[in-house]
Amino acid sequence: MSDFITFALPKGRIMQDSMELFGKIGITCPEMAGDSRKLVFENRESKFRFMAVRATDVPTYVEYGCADIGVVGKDTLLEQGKDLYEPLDLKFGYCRLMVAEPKALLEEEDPSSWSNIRVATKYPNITERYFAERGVQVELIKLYGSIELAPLVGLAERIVDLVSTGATLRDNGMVEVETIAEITSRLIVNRASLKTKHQRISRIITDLEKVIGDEVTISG
Ligand SMILES: Nc1ncnc2c1ncn2[C@@H]1O[C@H](COP(=O)(O)OP(=O)(O)OP(=O)(O)O)[C@@H](O)[C@H]1O
Ligand SMILES: O=P(O)(O)OC[C@H]1O[C@H](OP(=O)(O)OP(=O)(O)O)[C@H](O)[C@@H]1O
Repeated sequence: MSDFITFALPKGRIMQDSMELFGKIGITCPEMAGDSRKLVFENRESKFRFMAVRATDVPTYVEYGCADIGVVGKDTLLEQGKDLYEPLDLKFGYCRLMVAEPKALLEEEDPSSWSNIRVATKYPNITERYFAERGVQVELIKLYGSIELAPLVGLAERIVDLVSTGATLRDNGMVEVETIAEITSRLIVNRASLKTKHQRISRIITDLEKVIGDEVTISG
């Protein structure tokens, strides 16, 4: 068993917030500062390893034990439903998972009367569950990005997607209809690592908890 603690971090927008937070509890990786295409970085002195992976792949690396700890959006966890220990809400990466549609369409219909709709989304599982609970039949079109394009070209009239500033919806003539979930980034931990590396991992969790608690108190 490696005596390193390995982190799987998403390459995209969450990476910087994650490293800033870890820095506050003394977990750093000077090797990551450079401009490099490397995917694995190490701090040999303090025995931490960092893997840069796609956001949607983080749970897989943690589930299979290639990483002990991961940082991932709650949206990805809800969609994938993997058996992972999720001890902490890291409070960054805030956005909302929304049902949205063109402004003109909302002006001429009442969403509470939907019985059969077509929806484009990166989140087919969440979308199916959400509408099943409401008794709405849904035809799902799975996309991998630029979801707001779908209604513009007639692929699907509605979408389920993340909204942060609302700029993407607005610039494409769409409006929010319903909120499915409020999203933040979460710390996830491999269940076996939690036992085999218990001391180091529980220390990381309690240290993070303190920092996050302090920040929440300070920011009100
Ligand atoms: N507009 C946004 N504002 C804030 N947080 C967001 C926004 N979009 C996504 N997120 C959060 O950041 C996470 C990672 O998003 P990012 O765009 O970096 O990767 P992705 O492109 O969705 O994933 P992949 O690379 O696997 O396709 C999302 O799962 C979500 O939790
Ligand atoms: O409300 P806003 O601040 O405009 O952010 C929302 C947009 O951000 C995300 O897309 P991303 O930038 O990840 O690109 P993608 O569409 O290729 O996934 C999301 O899927 C929305 O399209």
